[in-house]
Amino acid sequence: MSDDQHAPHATDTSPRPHAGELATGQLIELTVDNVAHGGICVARHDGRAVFVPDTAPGERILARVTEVKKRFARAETLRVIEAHEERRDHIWPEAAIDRDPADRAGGAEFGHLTLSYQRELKRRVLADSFARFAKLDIADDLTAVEACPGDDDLGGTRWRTRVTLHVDEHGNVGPYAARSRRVIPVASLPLAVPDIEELAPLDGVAPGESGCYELVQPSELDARIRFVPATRRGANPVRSERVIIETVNDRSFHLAEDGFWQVHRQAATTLFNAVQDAARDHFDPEAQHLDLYGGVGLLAAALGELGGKRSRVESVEAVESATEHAQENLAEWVGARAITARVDHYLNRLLNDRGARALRCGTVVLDPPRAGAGLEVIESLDALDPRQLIYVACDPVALARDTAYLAERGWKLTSLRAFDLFPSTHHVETLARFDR
Ligand SMILES: C[S@@+](CC[C@H](N)C(=O)[O-])C[C@H]1O[C@@H](n2cnc3c(N)ncnc32)[C@H](O)[C@@H]1O
Repeated sequence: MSDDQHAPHATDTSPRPHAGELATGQLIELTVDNVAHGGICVARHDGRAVFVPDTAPGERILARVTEVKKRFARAETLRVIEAHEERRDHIWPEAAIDRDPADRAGGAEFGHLTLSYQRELKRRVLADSFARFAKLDIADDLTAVEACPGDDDLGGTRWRTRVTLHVDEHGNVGPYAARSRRVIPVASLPLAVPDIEELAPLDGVAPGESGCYELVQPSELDARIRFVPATRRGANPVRSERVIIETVNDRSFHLAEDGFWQVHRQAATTLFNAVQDAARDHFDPEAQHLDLYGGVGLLAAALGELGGKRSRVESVEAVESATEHAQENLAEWVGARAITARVDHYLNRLLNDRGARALRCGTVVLDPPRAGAGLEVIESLDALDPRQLIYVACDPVALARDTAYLAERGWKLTSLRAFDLFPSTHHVETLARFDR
């Protein structure tokens, strides 16, 4: 199709564009350049970046423009004209490219690519984030994104131990469509562990109250399901009183069934072991250590084990019910404490109380949410001046930005590993160690 044939979509009522301009609804052919952050790829059209999902670098596609901004546009992939050699049938039929884009299930945006190529794209996103936001070339530090045991045999499926399914007022049950809040009924949940798929009410429910089902498969108990009405989500959540047990190596962790826990069935063990490996060489068993954004104490326990019976480690977490469980989960170390606080407030207090000196030989682990630690927390950590920082990150851009803040203050990235804890999605978990 030539540019002249880029006729607006039949239902498009937007004004006709000037020559060379893009308009919403317009059909265009694109050659995809590269992967971008967030599970989409980027192509160019008349010099403007166009972001498109459901494709891969090098592919030639037919796309429909969905949004036009001054410097970039968004489009949806309608058809693949020349496919990448690593393209495969989507692992989830309801997310596949042969469906109308509005009807494609969200949450498996790399499910049309082989696992090894998904990991290569994740490595590129990390390398690009570090190059752009930290001005660092990590090609030699990070040559591959590591797989979790068993994932290659399962083709990137059957790893989710936590699933949220939305329920609309018509009784449809399913994930939201990609980039929308429309519930998409589905016949299967290939990313979920089998017991969750079996328990999920995929045939729908009686019309009525909208909300969501939260499904959890703990390592020690049967899979469970809970309905949360839409009115009790967000700022006014209903909290579950029920407690579950998760195991990591031979260690048990108690937590609320709706509390934070790593989603992939191997993720907690992978991160626990990786934090120990990263911390070991410069770990002082006599020092005070910190686990920031600690949840129920998973990574504090990793440090506790490294230091032995007398370990002194504080786990800091904003959610009170999580710290209550952390206190119990860390009980075997007399020097362990779980503190309910925001990390920025806690660090400011520590600096003002002159508690900082005790940390000088210690290890600080931080595992912040997607937004990263941010400048204020990095400044406090720099002022505390521990022996080493172990940063667990779920967002490459936030990690790269915080790496730049650390580098400006004399901290050096001395180890970098990445893990494919979210196969068939664009997410990637990274573990970075920083030393003075
Ligand atoms: C990615 S989770 C990590 C939890 C734990 N490290 C684990 O692996 O199980 C991030 C945790 O940080 C907590 N959190 C988010 N913002 C926080 C803040 N400003 N201060 C303290 N905790 C926070 C969340 O409640 C969540 O438990």
